[in-house]
Amino acid sequence: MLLKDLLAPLLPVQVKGNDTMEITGITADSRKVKPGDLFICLRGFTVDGHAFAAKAVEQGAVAVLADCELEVPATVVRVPDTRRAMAMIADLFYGSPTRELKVIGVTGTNGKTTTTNLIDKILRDYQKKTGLIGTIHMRIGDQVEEVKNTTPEALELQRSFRRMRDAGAEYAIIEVSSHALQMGRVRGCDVHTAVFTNLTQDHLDFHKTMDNYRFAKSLLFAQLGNEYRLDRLKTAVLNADDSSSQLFAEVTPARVITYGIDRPADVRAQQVRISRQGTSFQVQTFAGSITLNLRLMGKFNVYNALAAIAVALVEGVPLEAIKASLEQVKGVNGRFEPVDAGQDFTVIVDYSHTPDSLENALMTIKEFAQGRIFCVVGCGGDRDRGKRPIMAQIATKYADISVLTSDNPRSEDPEAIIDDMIAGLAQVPVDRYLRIADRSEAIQYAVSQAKANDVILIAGKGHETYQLIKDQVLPFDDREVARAAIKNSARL
Ligand SMILES: CC(=O)N[C@H]1[C@@H](OP(=O)(O)OP(=O)(O)OC[C@H]2O[C@@H](n3ccc(=O)[nH]c3=O)[C@H](O)[C@@H]2O)O[C@H](CO)[C@@H](O)[C@@H]1O[C@H](C)C(=O)N[C@@H](C)C(=O)N[C@H](CCC(=O)O)C(=O)O
Ligand SMILES: Nc1ncnc2c1ncn2[C@@H]1O[C@H](COP(=O)(O)OP(=O)(O)OP(=O)(O)O)[C@@H](O)[C@H]1O
Ligand SMILES: N[C@H](CCC[C@H](N)C(=O)O)C(=O)O
Ligand SMILES: [Mg+2]
Repeated sequence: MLLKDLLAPLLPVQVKGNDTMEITGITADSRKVKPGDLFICLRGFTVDGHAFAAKAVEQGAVAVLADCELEVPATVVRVPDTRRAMAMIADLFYGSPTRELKVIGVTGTNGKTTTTNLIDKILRDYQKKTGLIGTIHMRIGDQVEEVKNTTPEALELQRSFRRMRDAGAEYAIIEVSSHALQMGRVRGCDVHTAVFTNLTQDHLDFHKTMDNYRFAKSLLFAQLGNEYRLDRLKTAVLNADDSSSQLFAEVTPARVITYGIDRPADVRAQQVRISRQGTSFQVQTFAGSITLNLRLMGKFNVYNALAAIAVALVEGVPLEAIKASLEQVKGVNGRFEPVDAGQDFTVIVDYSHTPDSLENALMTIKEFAQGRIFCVVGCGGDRDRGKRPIMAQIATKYADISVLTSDNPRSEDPEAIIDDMIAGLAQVPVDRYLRIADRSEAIQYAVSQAKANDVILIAGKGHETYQLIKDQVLPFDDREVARAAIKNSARL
């Protein structure tokens, strides 16, 4: 594509140099520049991409997009906001793939990965071709690829959408994080359906206040746009039991469908029963009603299922087919995943790394636990500090013994993170918790103490297969560590 064609939608824009050359690729990372590329300078949280413009040109970039004057031997395109420009350029460069796909975007503090996976399962069983992007991985055609971010930057996102289209996908089901919305990673996407799971405290290191956090989420619903072609009608799927939905309903120009349990909703679950085997409930919808028996545990998973049901109904999937698909789901990688190595107590690995998800996980366990509850939990370093004391309070409120440990301390001192957690425990008897910074030892301790019928929740890392300590990415998998600890304790 010619540079001048790529720049056509930008306003205001100043070009210094030739703009008639072919742009063969675009990147915002100087380490990935190839000859013929356009290099986009982004002001990051760690470094300023403008500092790498010269290096990018040395490596063959023929043009540079910047927000200031730059002296480099290549065409310099100046715009006020390079990130905003990047989203428009990415959409154009990859041929507006979202206009050829039905993008289903799921946002909310908890439940995005689970809900996207449920939607994907239903649509695929209904013979629809889908692509998926989220925390665990990205799937394009049948190819599964690693991801760095839950929602990638605009360039990678649009490239992935194009590849999905080329692989024949009709739908792209994506998790949309609040970081992505705030940073404009999904700007320029033609979103077909936007789904809201829930909003509770997290990421205040980034958003500072809950209002800002809610505002970021609202952007997805505001972005739905007006579209009155019947086959491209937009829908906002909102949680009737979460008060943030009111704002999202107000800002969206699209039609609104609600789901819920406690309040009246278009897709509503009633007679919810939670057991050790899963959940069962009746769903009343605008397309009829049905009884579901899911292997997924916990009331929170009823919400995830309802959101998926609402989306599937909008896409015309019959209720019976939805039921058949959902009832097959055993679980999602690292979400309330049991570890069974023949022991007489229960071990559950769960990706609960927020106060709300931890409380949900523990409340669910409380419903079926016959013995004591152990909770092995830590809080991420370089992330929302405010949630640390709250998560410790929740752990000690529900668990008989909480083992406070490390969960990706990153650049922080693991002991200092645990201090922040313990700061919330002034009212809690000291025999209800202990600190073991080494996560492996913490898991081994809980396993060594567990007796028949006890339940151990290992919270926070779920599917993760690493521990981030300083700049190191060390191999670590809660499930493997727990399995080894169980086998080891059986031998003693
Ligand atoms: C806070 C945040 O979102 N940071 C993202 C951001 O990193 P950054 O701003 O630190 O980037 P930087 O290192 O300062 O670099 C700035 C620019 O210089 C460029 N550069 C840098 C070095 C160099 O040698 N050459 C060069 O060109 C970089 O490519 C970049 O364009 O841009 C990076 C590249 O796109 C992202 O990978 C990175 O996500 C980091 C890994 C991250 O942890 N993000 C989290 C907070 C996040 O986004 N999480 C949400 C999920 C949250 C949820 O659970 O809801 C997500 O969607 O993943
Ligand atoms: N609807 C829900 N409401 C509250 N908690 C939930 C819900 N669904 C899942 N959880 C809890 O949150 C954890 C994370 O779930 P999931 O991975 O689906 O969420 P997510 O929004 O994708 O998280 P992330 O922001 O880290 O990508 C689960 O392990 C479970 O404990
Ligand atoms: N998407 C979340 C993941 C947190 C996972 C937890 N294990 C941690 O590292 O804090 C975040 O970036 O805050
Ligand atoms: Mg996720």
